[in-house]
Amino acid sequence: MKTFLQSVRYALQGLQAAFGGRNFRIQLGMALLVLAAGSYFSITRLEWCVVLFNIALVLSLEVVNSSLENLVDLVTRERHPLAGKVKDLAAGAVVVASGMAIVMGVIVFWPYVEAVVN
Ligand SMILES: Nc1ncnc2c1ncn2[C@@H]1O[C@H](COP(=O)(O)OP(=O)(O)OP(=O)(O)O)[C@@H](O)[C@H]1O
Repeated sequence: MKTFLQSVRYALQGLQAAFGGRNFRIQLGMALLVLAAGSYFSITRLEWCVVLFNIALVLSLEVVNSSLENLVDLVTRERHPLAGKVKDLAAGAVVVASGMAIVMGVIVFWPYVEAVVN
């Protein structure tokens, strides 16, 4: 019987596979920069929650996006409008989450940046 720990190991293998993707690595790099900025500006606990939630959402959706890309490629290597649509829909979800993460990042960090500039 598969244990919980084995399931966690498979999930970590999935994350390792996601790390092979260029977009995931770029998003992870940006997340690390945002974490560094949060530390530098000593943002509040609530602001940390907003930042961490957005990072988790974007990275998770990128993993799901990669998963769907692999699934589509497994089902067909032929060009098919539906295959393209599935990939585009999944990529669209990442774009929506990333766009909102940027907006929320500006809302959180702008007052700190403004204080330094002024
Ligand atoms: N089998 C297919 N049939 C039709 N269109 C496809 C197919 N595969 C990919 N496409 C189109 O090409 C785009 C790019 O597909 P691809 O598999 O290269 O993903 P990608 O967005 O480049 O992924 P990544 O950069 O994350 O590896 C898709 O979003 C889709 O519009």
